[in-house]
Amino acid sequence: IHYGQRSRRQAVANLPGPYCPPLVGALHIMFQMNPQNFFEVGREQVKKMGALQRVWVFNRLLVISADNEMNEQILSSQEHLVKHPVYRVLGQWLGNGLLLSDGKVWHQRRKIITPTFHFAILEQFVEVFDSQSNTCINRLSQRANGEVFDVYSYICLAALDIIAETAMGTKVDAQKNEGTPYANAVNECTALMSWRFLSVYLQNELLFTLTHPHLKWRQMRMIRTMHEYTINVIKQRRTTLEEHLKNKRPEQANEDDVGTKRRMALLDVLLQSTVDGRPLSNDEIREEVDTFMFEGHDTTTSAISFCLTAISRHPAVQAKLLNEIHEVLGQDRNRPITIRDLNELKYMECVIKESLRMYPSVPLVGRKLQTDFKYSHSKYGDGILPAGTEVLLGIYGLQNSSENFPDPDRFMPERHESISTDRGSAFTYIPFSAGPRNCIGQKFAQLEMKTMIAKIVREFELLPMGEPVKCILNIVLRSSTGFQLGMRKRNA
Ligand code: HEM
Repeated sequence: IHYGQRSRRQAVANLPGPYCPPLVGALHIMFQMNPQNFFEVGREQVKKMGALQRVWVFNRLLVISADNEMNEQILSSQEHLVKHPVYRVLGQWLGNGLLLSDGKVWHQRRKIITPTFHFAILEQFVEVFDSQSNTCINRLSQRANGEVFDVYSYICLAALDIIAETAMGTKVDAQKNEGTPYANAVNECTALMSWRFLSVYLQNELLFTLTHPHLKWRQMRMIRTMHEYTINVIKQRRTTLEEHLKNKRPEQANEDDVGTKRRMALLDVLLQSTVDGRPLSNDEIREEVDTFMFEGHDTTTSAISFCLTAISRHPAVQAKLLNEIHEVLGQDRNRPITIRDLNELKYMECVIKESLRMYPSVPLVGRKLQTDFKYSHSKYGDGILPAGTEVLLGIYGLQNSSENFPDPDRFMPERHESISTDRGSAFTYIPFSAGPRNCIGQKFAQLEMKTMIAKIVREFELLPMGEPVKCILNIVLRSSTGFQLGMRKRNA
């Protein structure tokens, strides 16, 4: 059915929402909101009208949901998988990569990429997590004098080194003094796009170009640097791989390389994949590698930074965590960490879970409905969200609500020892989203976080210093006060 404006209004009349004057809609609220106060204003709105609301802005219909039931139905659907147009800010960099694509392209790629994150591949990556964490610790040692500092940039460069080495098999030396032009471009471009994300008009490519021609030019140059670098790596690895396969004995020709001595990068798995019998082109692979580079460093940086800051403010949690780290990893700081060690860090799991509950790196995910969406709700009854509706699913709101988590502002890892995040409560805790478009790098992220946090906490005492975090909405969740803490080296 194609709905006119009036029938769209009727279709969602059962849902609560702020007063939306005809024609302009809730502009008064839009003007009041900005990335700094987004979470506060959001909380107030939820208090007034509940976790599920409809909002009109001009003729756009937004459904904003931090509601378990609605989120479960939308996220589980196999049909409503098209991303919200706001993601287009990233389009020139990430192209048709998994994060942005939809329809058949997304389906095919998702099928190919899922096995890329195979256990045996992740197992080898722990070596990379371990050795890059050592470099990070060396750099942090210079700041471990008991004075306050912002840990963000240290974590960010380590996460960048990690994702480059695992996704592409190359070292970009972001943590070394200068970094490579590629690493600098990824870092700067992520920062630029996050900044553009802060304002509605800068999200629009044309308005951005007209108002900031110089920055547009820098963005284009950085994107070119990144694309050229990625394409070169892909070509080189394709040649290496072809030679490797040629030199194999015929009976080994079809063997999966997973688990052999040479460490595979995510890219190598893509090079060996086929869609409908044909291999992926260099450009298609580039889009996926670029997507890993973006989605795989900014999210984990934010998650680790929030988590370290939270640990620094909770001495009892830190003591319990250190105890577990010593029990599982032993006292020898030179022994490399293995995936088996990481799987035994159970309290660490709760600490990370709690941190991702309060500070989900991706605070909001958005979809645009291409067809009508039928739902049934215990409070609002059965209904339809008409095609064209923009749905914003609030992960932050959901996980910080007192209905889902009593005393939600308290950092309490122990709550995850008793809560089952299996069925029933599955959709109250979704930092990696859920359903067909959930995070493909979830396991990767968890292993990386565990390794870095375990090694940092074993090496340094984290001290509650400086200003507390203040959440702001960015492409990923950030803190407007940074991630301030102190560090002091522990005795060997
Ligand atoms: C703590 C770290 C991370 C968090 C909290 C996180 C969270 C998420 C969320 C919420 C989504 C859904 C986005 C949406 O629907 O718009 C997503 C998608 C995705 N994530 Fe992550 N992520 C993390 C780390 C990673 C890492 C390390 C990688 C890659 C190595 C990765 C790769 C992806 C990709 C490719 C998608 C798109 C999947 C698709 O649409 O099919 N993520 N992530």
